[in-house]
This record gives sequence, structure tokens and C-alpha cells, in this order.
Amino acid sequence: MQSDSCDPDRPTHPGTFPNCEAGKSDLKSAERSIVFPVSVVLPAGGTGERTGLQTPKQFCLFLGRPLISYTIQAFERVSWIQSIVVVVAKEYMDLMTDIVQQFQHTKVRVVPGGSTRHRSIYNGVLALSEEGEEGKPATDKAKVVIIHDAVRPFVEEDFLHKIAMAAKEQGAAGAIRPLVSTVIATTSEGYLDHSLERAKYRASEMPQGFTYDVIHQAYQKCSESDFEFGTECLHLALQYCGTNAKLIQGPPTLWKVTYKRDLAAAESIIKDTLSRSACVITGGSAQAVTLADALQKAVAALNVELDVIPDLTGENGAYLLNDWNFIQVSVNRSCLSEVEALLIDLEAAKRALLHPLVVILVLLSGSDELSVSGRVVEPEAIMDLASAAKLRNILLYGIQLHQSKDTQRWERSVLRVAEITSALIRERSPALVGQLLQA
Ligand SMILES: Nc1ccn([C@@H]2O[C@H](COP(=O)(O)OP(=O)(O)OP(=O)(O)O)[C@@H](O)[C@H]2O)c(=O)n1
Ligand SMILES: O=P(O)(O)OC[C@@H](O)[C@@H](O)[C@@H](O)CO
Repeated sequence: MQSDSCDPDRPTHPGTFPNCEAGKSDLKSAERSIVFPVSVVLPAGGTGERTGLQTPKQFCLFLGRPLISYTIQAFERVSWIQSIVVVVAKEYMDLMTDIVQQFQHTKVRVVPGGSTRHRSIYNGVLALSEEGEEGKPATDKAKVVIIHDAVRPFVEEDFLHKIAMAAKEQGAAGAIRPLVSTVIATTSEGYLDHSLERAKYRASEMPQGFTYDVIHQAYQKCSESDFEFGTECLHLALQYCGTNAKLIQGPPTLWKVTYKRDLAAAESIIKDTLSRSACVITGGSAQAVTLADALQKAVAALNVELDVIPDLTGENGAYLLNDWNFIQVSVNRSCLSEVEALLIDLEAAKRALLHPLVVILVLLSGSDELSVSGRVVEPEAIMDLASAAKLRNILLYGIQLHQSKDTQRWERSVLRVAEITSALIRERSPALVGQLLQA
């Protein structure tokens, strides 16, 4: 696993942007240069047969949230995208509406799909037409339409910007990736007819972008056979509008969830991107700072970024707003008041709306005799607090350790805390919620 989050091939979580200077995009210039209305059509009307599951893959849950909500979030966070049309099968319209409401998606409209992907996309494009966006002044009508399979959740703003700009200039633009396997043609008897020179071909991916007029006209002119058997919007633009799409190589993160294994891969990527950062709240205690410093060294090898803060006042309040997890260190105190205050702040910031948030209470007893009694706080109290927090999608775990005077023992304890916290943050296991683990 690459450890460098600056690695362009390392997928980012939908809705966040790589936090690395080297690869950091100049978002300001991106926002500045998009001066035309851009809308999105997310075809999500399929049944996902190739996963072998009853539930269409776009509605499969990842950390309690449907895959399509991650894709919508990836587009919603892009300020220059004005509207998103999600196209779902008629029987899933109510479910999709519920998802939009539950996860407070704002720019989304839901329309019924068709029997094929092209028919669904066309329904989405029509929903953007003048009659579809009633009440909007002509200048607000989409000038560029981005089409993106709803089951490709890992799409980044920078690449969307490239596709939108190229579509505005060329009329059409599409993402491509190098072929991994060679393409061959077979005879009707199932033998090799010929193979294509792989270097001359690319895989067509998503997102794709079109000026509204091009994609609308292409679908108005295309044939029933295109609607029934076609798989490529870029082809329709060329065939029916004479518009030759600009092809732009995209990152590997543009892959489409197609088979069951892809669901496992998507879940792993989502968990990985939600588990990269935590902040340790020390309450200003010197012992807690000692533990936090030791933790920072220990978790670095586990690919977790750890910030250490005394509390969440002033500028530190910003930690409540992003994808941070929390380690609250409580020293020699049996009260849970600090973590209760943290839970209230997190609920007020609606931080756990889109994915479960991890809060780990580390109970540090400063003396061996205290640990002999074995209890800094009643485990039942933590379980009660954790049960209430879980209802708000916040996963509260407890770890107890004491600051042994024996250096080796202390170092072993710190390493165990680092390993436990990394595992809890990454796996977010409901089974361990409210448990008081021993380090
Ligand atoms: N009638 C259809 C068929 C597909 N799609 C959407 O087009 C995207 C890419 O299609 P694909 O991966 O083939 O999805 P499914 O058709 O659901 O998959 P399968 O072929 O395995 O059934 C998906 O978001 C899918 O929901 C759609 O909107 N309407
Ligand atoms: O729906 P399917 O799984 O057949 O494939 C969809 C892909 O063909 C399509 O998303 C890209 O090739 C770009 O057109």
C-alpha cells in the first residue's frame, strides 16, 4: 500500500481532495475559469446483474451509506456544478428520494430511467432541457452536461474541470485509460479472428462532457439500435453531430464498480480514505501530551496523520468540520464530561451525517496503584454514552492504560494504543462500540 497520500494514483475519498502540496490543485483558478453553467447526469437505472446481488450495486451500503450517495457527494462538493440529475429505475424512485433526504443532498433531482443505459442518460438530458428546468433564466440552462456512471464514486474535481473545459471548447470530451488486456476479435465458432494492436487503443471511461446541444441532438437523431445496444455516448456525438470528442487520460480511480469484487475494493478505499487522520485532544495535561507525542511516532508507520491539540476552542474548532476522527485523552479522571462535550460539538457540526465518525476515549491513569484497582471509570458509563452516540452515527470506543514508570512497559502500552486506535478508526466495528479495551 503506497503510503504517500500525494501519490496521484492513490484514490481520494469522494468529497475530499488530496491533501498534498505536490498534487494540490489550484482550486481557486479552477473555480474562476468555469464561467458557464455545468450540470451532471448520473445514470443509476441499472440492476447490477454482474454483481450477482439482489440489490443494484448503486444502492449497496458502505459504512451505512449507499454507493450512489458517495458519487453524488463527489459532485456536490464542486462549487461550479449547478445541478445533478440522478436517473433511477421507476421502482427505485422512492428509495432514491429517501437517500437524497437522509443524506441532505442539495443539488439533486431524481428522474426515471429507461430499459438501457442510453435511454436512461437521454431521460436525464431531457430533464435538463428548457422544459425540464422551468423557471431558470436561459443563461442558467446547462451549457455543459457531464455524464458519469453513478457507480464510479472516486472522481476528483480537477479531472471534472478538465472534462468540462474540453467539452465547452470541443463540444465533447471523455475520460480514457490504457488498456490492461489486449482486445481480440473472435470468429463465430469461437476462435481467434484477429487481435488489435493494444497501443493504438484506449478504454473509454467516465466522466464524459458535452455541450448541451451536442448531446441533446445526438440522442434526438440516434437510432433505436443505438438506444438498445449502444454503450458509447462519444460515438453518438461523432456519428450524429460530427463532433469529435477530446480524449483526456484520467487517473485509475475512475474505475466502474461492476463485479462483486469491485464492491469490496470500493469499501476498502472508502474506509482507507476516512481513516487517514485523527486528532488527539489532550486537555492540556502534560501526561496526555506525553502520550500523544508517543502516539504520533507510533501511528506514522500505520499511515495515520495525528494532530495534537489541547481542546477544540478557537481555530481548533475547524477539526469538527472535516474528515477527522478524535482521540480524547482523559487523565486520572473518572468523569466522562470531556467526551460528552465533544459528542455534543460533533452533533452540532453534523459531522456524522455522511459517514460514521470515530471517537476514542483514552483513559490514562497516572499511577500504578490506580491501575491496581483496575477502574478509572465504570465500563457501564462508557457503554451508555456510546449507545446514545451510536444513534447519531458516532462510534465511541474506550481504551484504558496507565503511565507505568517502567519505560519498556510504557512503550509497549503506547504501541498497543496506537495499534488499537488505528484498527478502530479503520474498521469502525459496531461490535466494539462502548467497550473499554486494555492497552
Ligand atoms: N438501464 C440502465 C442500465 C444501466 N444504467 C447505469 O449505467 C451505469 C453503468 O452501467 P453498468 O455498470 O452496466 O450497470 P448495470 O447495467 O446495472 O450493470 P449490469 O450490466 O451488471 O446489470 C450504472 O450506473 C447503471 O446504473 C442506467 O442508468 N440505466
Ligand atoms: O454499462 P456497461 O457496464 O456496459 O459499461 C459502461 C461503459 O461502457 C461506459 O461507462 C464507458 O465505456 C464510457 O462509455
